[in-house]
Amino acid sequence: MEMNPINKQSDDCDPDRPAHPGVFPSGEAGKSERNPAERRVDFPVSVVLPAGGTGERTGLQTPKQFCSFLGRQLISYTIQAFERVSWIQTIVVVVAKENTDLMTDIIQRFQHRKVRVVPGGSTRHRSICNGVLALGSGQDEEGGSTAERPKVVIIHDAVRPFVEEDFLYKIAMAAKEQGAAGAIRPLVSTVIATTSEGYLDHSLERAKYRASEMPQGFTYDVIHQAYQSCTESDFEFGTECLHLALQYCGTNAKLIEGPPTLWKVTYKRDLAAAESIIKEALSRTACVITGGSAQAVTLAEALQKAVGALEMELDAIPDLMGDNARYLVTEWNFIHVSISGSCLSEVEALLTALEAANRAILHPLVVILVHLSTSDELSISGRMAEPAAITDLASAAKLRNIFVYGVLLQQSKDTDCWERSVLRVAEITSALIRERSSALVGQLLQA
Ligand SMILES: Nc1ccn([C@@H]2O[C@H](COP(=O)(O)OP(=O)(O)OP(=O)(O)O)[C@@H](O)[C@H]2O)c(=O)n1
Ligand SMILES: O=P(O)(O)OC[C@@H](O)[C@@H](O)[C@@H](O)CO
Repeated sequence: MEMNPINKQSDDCDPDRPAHPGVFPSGEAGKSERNPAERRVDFPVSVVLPAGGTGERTGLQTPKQFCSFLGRQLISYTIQAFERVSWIQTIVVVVAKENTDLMTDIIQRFQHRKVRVVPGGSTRHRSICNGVLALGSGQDEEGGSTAERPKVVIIHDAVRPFVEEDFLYKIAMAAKEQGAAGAIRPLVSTVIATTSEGYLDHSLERAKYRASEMPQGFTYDVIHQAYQSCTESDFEFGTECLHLALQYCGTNAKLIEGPPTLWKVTYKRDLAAAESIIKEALSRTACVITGGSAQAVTLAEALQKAVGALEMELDAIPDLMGDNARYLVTEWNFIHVSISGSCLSEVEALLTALEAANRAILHPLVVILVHLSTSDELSISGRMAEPAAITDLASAAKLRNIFVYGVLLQQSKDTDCWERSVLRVAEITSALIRERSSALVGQLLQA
């Protein structure tokens, strides 16, 4: 493992620092999932993601599962959380017929695997039932044969994107043992019963109750039997699969308290919260490429100290050669430091390497050009490059989902002035990485 000259060991051996910011936080929101130990699941597990709703409570025209963050629909984030789990064999996404083509496009655009699209129903239970039946039919929608019938079916609302492998494992194993298992969370508000006149009838003792969340797991036989036996009223008005398992199969679900990240996107504010969590997960680390020059290394070291206060960590490397090439496939944020003189050719090489690594499919990558001018007058002509050249380079990169920004920094012999400038660079780069704004692409910001 390469020891970086000016910073602590790389993230490979630092258990508290992810190899790259996990796309979704696990445990408490914002903490990265430690590398999960390889889990052995020796029975087939498949997933049903009900996504056939209209999202009326958001007040938006677009159903919430198809609302986008960073250029990608919410449902794609949820699918990704499941497809990266090696022991899950098939993901059935259940969507309204009118959204079938959109869903197919999303699968193709974001190169999702293991996914089948099944038509939804008029209610959530009907949609889930369609998904369960599809898993058991042995045939896909084109009539081709499919993977074997699963032993366990995980059911998970498509609008709950923050789900982690270790909890899915607990649910799947408990479902296999008990026939059914479900996620629960403590109640936040007290539950009360009202009279027909709209007055308080009684309140429930909150400590005795829990909120039923997702994911839930069932043996295929239990959930299939439950849907074969339930009533039209269940299909029309029911909201709880665990109840169907108990009512129609006598199967009492094992309840497992899950992390707070299991919440469901329901209202418009939840979309903003989900976007913020996704952006935070992508913005915890960055790779500083110094080119090996002493001044760039010194600047990188100063930046590392400054961004620490911004809850961000930087790895400084001279280039992306040898072992450092791993940053091309694990990092979403790059800071290229150049000292007086044009850096265009180096940046073009970086962009080419990032494109070859095919990293920008799921998320926009951020490349920030920090130019340290050591000349007395602050003139960028003949320095970083002509602004027009930077703009052209950034425009071309944006088409490849790589967002390029420029930051200009003037060398100063005055220590206080230098430290203030470095702090400004840290604040600017942290904000650019976090917001990933396409509107600022190609801009040259003055630190
Ligand atoms: N006929 C339906 C209704 C809902 N769902 C899905 O069930 C999950 C949870 O339902 P909910 O949050 O209620 O979604 P909507 O029904 O879309 O929301 P609303 O009640 O606000 O319209 C969502 O992923 C939703 O797409 C579904 O597959 N089929
Ligand atoms: O009623 P909604 O469709 O918003 O929610 C559906 C489910 O997420 C909800 O019933 C959970 O409690 C799981 O059973």
